Parts: sequence; C-alpha cells; structure tokens
Amino acid sequence: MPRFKAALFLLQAYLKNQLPTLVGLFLVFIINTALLTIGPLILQTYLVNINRSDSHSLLIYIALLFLGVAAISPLFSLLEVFVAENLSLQITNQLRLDLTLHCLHQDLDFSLKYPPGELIERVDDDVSDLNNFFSRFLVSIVGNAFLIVGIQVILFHIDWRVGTLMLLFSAVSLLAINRLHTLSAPHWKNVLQMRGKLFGFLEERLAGTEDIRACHAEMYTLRGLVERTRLLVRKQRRALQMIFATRSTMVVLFSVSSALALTLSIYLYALRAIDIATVYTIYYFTVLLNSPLEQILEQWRNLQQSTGCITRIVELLEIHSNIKDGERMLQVTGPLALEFRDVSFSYAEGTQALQKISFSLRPGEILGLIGRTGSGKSTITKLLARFHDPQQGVILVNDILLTELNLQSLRAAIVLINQEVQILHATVRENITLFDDTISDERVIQILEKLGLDQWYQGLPKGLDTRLTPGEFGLSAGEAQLLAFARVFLSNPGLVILDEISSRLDPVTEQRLERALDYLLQDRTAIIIAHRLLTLQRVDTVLVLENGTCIEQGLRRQLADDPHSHFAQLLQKGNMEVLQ
Ligand SMILES: Nc1ncnc2c1ncn2[C@@H]1O[C@H](COP(=O)(O)OP(=O)(O)OP(=O)(O)O)[C@@H](O)[C@H]1O
Repeated sequence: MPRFKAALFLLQAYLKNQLPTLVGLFLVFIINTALLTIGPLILQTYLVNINRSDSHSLLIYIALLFLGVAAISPLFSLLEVFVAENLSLQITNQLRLDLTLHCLHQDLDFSLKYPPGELIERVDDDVSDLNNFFSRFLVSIVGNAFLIVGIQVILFHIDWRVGTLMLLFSAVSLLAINRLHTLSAPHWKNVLQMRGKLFGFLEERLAGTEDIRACHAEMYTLRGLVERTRLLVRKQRRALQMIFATRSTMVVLFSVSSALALTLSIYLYALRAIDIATVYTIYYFTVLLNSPLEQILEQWRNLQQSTGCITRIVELLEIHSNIKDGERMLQVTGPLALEFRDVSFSYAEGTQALQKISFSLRPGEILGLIGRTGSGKSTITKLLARFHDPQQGVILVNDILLTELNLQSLRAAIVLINQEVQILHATVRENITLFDDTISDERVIQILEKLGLDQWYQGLPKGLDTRLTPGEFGLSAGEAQLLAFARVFLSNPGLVILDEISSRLDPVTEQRLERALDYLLQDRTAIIIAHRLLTLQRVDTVLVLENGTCIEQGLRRQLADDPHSHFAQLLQKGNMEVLQ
C-alpha cells in the first residue's frame, strides 16, 4: 500500500529530529503495556490462593497490588496520549511550515493550477488530518501493537495451543483490516478531492461576490454549489459504506475468537491441563486482545481519511518549480542594466506570447512598453521577475544571465507594481515595512511625506498603528498605489516595473501619482507599461508590441517626431497630451 508507505516515509523524515521524545514515548508504551497485562496475572494469583487457609495476608497484599496497578495504569495511558499528541503537533507544525514555503517557492503555473482555496485545504486541513494520523498511528497502532505483543507472549506462556490460536486470530484480523483499508482508501481520496474542489469553488466565488451580483449570476453560482455538494455527499456515502463493511467484519471476527478461546480453554480444563483460574485468565486476555484490535479499527476511518490527505501532501511536495534557483547574488548599488536578447516565450505549445524580443536598458534608463491588450507586455515583466523562463533567448541583468542569479536577490532587486496592490490585515506600519522591525518610524513617515501621503497619514486615528483592512478604511486606489511606492522605497530596488498603475485612477489622483513617480524613479532603471500616454511622458525609450513581436522601438522624442511611427500615430489617435 503505497499511501501508507508514503505516510511512514514522511513520518520517519520528520521523526529524525524528535529522537529524545520518541525514546520517551517508547518507554511509556512499554510501561503501559506492562501495567495493562499484569492486572489479569495478579487476579489469577488471587484466584489460585483464594481457597488456601493461610493466605489471608497474601490475598490482602495481592488485592492492594491490583488496586495500585489499576490506579496507575490510566495515568500512563494519559501520558501516552499526551506525549504522542505533543510529538505529532511538533511534526505537523513543521510540515505546515515546510509546505507553505514549498508553495511560496513554486512558479506561476503552480498558482494558476491550484486556487488559494485548494491550497488552504491542503496546507491546513490536510496537515490537521495528518496530525490526527500521526497521533493515532502512534497511540492506536504502535501503542496497541506493543499491547498485542505483550498479551501474545503471556498467552504462549500460559499454553502454546492458546497462544497459537490467538496469534492466528490476530494475524487474520490484521490482514482483514489491511485488505479493507486498501479497498476503501480510494473512496476517501475521492471525498478529499471533492472537498478540495468545493473549497476552491467557494473561495473563487466569494472573492468575486461583487462581480457575481453585478452580473446577476447568483443562481448560476448556487447551482454550481449544489452540484458540487451533491457529488461530495455521494462520494461520502460510498466511503461510509466501506466503514460499515469493515466494522461488521471485525464484530464477527471478535465473536468467533472469544468462542474459540473459551472452547479451547474448557477442553484444556477437561484434560486437567489448566485450572479454572487459568480459564478465566485466558478469557480475560482474549477480551483484552480484542480491545487493541478494536481500537485500531475505531481509528480506521480517520486513518483512511489521513492516508488520502497524505497522498495529496506527498503529491504537493513532489511538485517542483520549473524555475531553478541560481547561485550568484545580485548586489544592488544603483540602477540596474538590463538586456533582452532574442527572447521567445509561449505559455502553451502552439501559441507564441513573445517572439524574438530584443532590447537593452542602460542603468537609470526608463522604457515605455506599449501595445494592445494581449500583445505581451505583462509577459515581459513576468520573465524579468523569473515567474517563467523563456524557451529561447536570454535575459541579462548587469551582464549576468538571469538564470544564474539567486532568485531571492533578483526579486529584491527588481520590484513589480501593478494596479492590484495587496493591502494586508495589519497596521499601516506593517503594511509599509512588510513586518521588518528594523525600519524606524521616522523613516516611514519621511517617505509618506515625500510621496504626498502626509495628509492621509495625519488623518489616521492611531497614526502608524492604525489597522488597515483590504478594501476598507479610507484607502483609495491611488493611495494604495502610493503605499506600494512606499514599500519600494524601503526595499530600494535597482529596477522598478510599473504595470498599468494609473489606468483606474481619476485625473487628479493620477497627477498626484505622477509627482510621486518623479521621486520614486530617481536613480532607478524602470519599465513603464501604460495605456495612458501621460504616464509615458517620462520615458526615454519606447517599445511597441503587437501580437508578441516588437514592431517599433527607439527614443521617445524621435518616434514622437516621426509622423509615420506607430508611436506618433498612437499619440494622435489617443488625442492626449503631447509627449515632448
Ligand atoms: N497564464 C497564461 N496562460 C496562457 N496564456 C497566457 C497567460 N497569460 C497570458 N497569456 C497569453 O499571452 C499573451 C500575452 O499576454 P500578456 O498578459 O502579456 O498581454 P498584455 O499585453 O500584458 O495584455 P494586457 O494589456 O491586457 O495586460 C496573450 O495572448 C494572453 O492570452
């Protein structure tokens, strides 16, 4: 069963760092098994001595011992659960962290394939299920396996025939559990997959509530929800039928085992091979043996659910980004130089998003990228940030191949700002510093003032401690853009990419943003993508794209002066500001 193996492999990888706790847990298992199995033996000794006339004080001593063991035993059972749960939480918290980092290091294709709802389901819900698996695996399987072995040793010690019979019974029960588990695991995987799809659907629709209402698509959305829920119920019903089959099989097996043990004991008693106290002890151990097997069964449903989630976690961990990290660090000591050399790129086979694009920017130069929608402007910026790698051609930053650069240093040196600024559920300070405590308040306020956000900041009830909420608290689209600029100043990149930042702004806010841009772009290389020609006033060179190919490039002033250039015609058609 590959899923179970995958789970064990995962467990083993994480257990390596928890060896002392693991050793402690095994000690608790051994003591607990000893306490649980010694009780019936004490009782047997009591029964053997009950008719002896000189055994009064011995019987009191045995009874006290029995009581003592009965009192301590639950404490160790509790300790067993506590240590196992603790160990499991430590492992799964680490796994949750590793999974989050793993998802964050994926390329853009990954984000397109897995909607946020599905990822939350995997990183959080699946890992919680896995936590249950680990703790149940440790307590129900390993702990109970200790107990089964302990009981089996004692039964063999009492009589080899009883030992053999119960060993056969344990083996048949475990094989039956194993078989039923293999049969039902795919049903639980289906349930989990369906749940992931349902959550993905819900997350997407909730994020698009405004659009759904505006287009009167509520009924369509509800139909989609009902369809998915109905499918989930069907899959859950099938999985529950398997649980029922497993449980019924085990009940039959237990009844047969008790009957066989009693029959054999009575037979041995008739042969005078054992006394009546031993008959009782054998029966006691047979019932005690059922208990760990039953507990394994009790947890089976959760284990089946968990093995489904383990497959999904392992599948997620096996996805590796197509973007390979480089080793060279990009030191930013000023504006960066950039070169695209014959770059071609396609998202999918048969379609070409960019074809043989070549251009270069000297440090401090500003390029204006223009072109119709779908012409490939954003694709250029995505290649530059290494969300994808081009199939042909190379990109160089400061004369170093992009693929040779350390990704973290590259993404610290190149900042992309688009119209969707992410405002976090955090304070103004945290939204600007992105939780970097080393940045002083004075520095933050100084930047806000330079960007023209001083009035907005002074109106905040708690200053930098005011909490911002996405879409709320008086932050207009323009102010959100300025907040993104403030973040850029603090990270101090050598190249800034502005993707359509002013397209949703009114003319007054756009003017305000333009003033802030003067300050932002000082001593930085930049690429500006804009439909609004006012924003292009500041660019040095222009590159016009059409269907992924460059149809024109040159100095902005020269192109604007040439009445036959695409750029000049765009200016004319746009009937907007003169860009000279
Ligand atoms: N993730 C993607 N998967 C497949 N094709 C894509 C993807 N993103 C973009 N494309 C396609 O690549 C081409 C270039 O898209 P791109 O977003 O770069 O254009 P753009 O000029 O930035 O458009 P806009 O001005 O509308 O943002 C388009 O044909 C687009 O449909």
